[in-house]
Amino acid sequence: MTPRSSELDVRMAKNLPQYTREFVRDSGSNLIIIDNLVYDLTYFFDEHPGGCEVLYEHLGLDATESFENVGHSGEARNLMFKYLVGEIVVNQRIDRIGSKYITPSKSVCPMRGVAAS
Ligand code: HEM
Repeated sequence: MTPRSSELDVRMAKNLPQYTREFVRDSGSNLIIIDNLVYDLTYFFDEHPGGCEVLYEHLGLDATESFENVGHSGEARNLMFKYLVGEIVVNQRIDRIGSKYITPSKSVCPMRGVAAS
């Protein structure tokens, strides 16, 4: 299974700031986690076609499942990188082996020395 190319591009191109899940939850800022990446939604609430309520409901949390359940479009997936601010620290990442998302640290990113599946 192949992760989204945009996700891989970003992870491999940038040294993203590392966030713990506790920090995202407790910081009091407008952070959200989707696929082990951290987004700051401060300037997105008013722009979200799905409304700001659903975003507020997930603030500080891992919204991966909700995000996927909506069936967001490719356009939405491209848009989200505008709000990307960091990634979850390695030991708190959730791998989805066998599903369509596999974190690069585990089985995709050659720079981390693990063979592609
Ligand atoms: C940075 C994160 C997000 C971005 C960039 C984003 C973007 C979008 C976009 C562009 C749409 C329009 C439909 C589409 O193109 O797919 C949409 C719709 C929607 N989004 Fe998000 N979204 C984000 C996060 C979330 C989260 C966390 C939820 C939580 C459940 C959510 C729930 C929805 C809902 C309910 C709709 C309406 C779907 C419909 O009317 O059919 N979104 N979003």
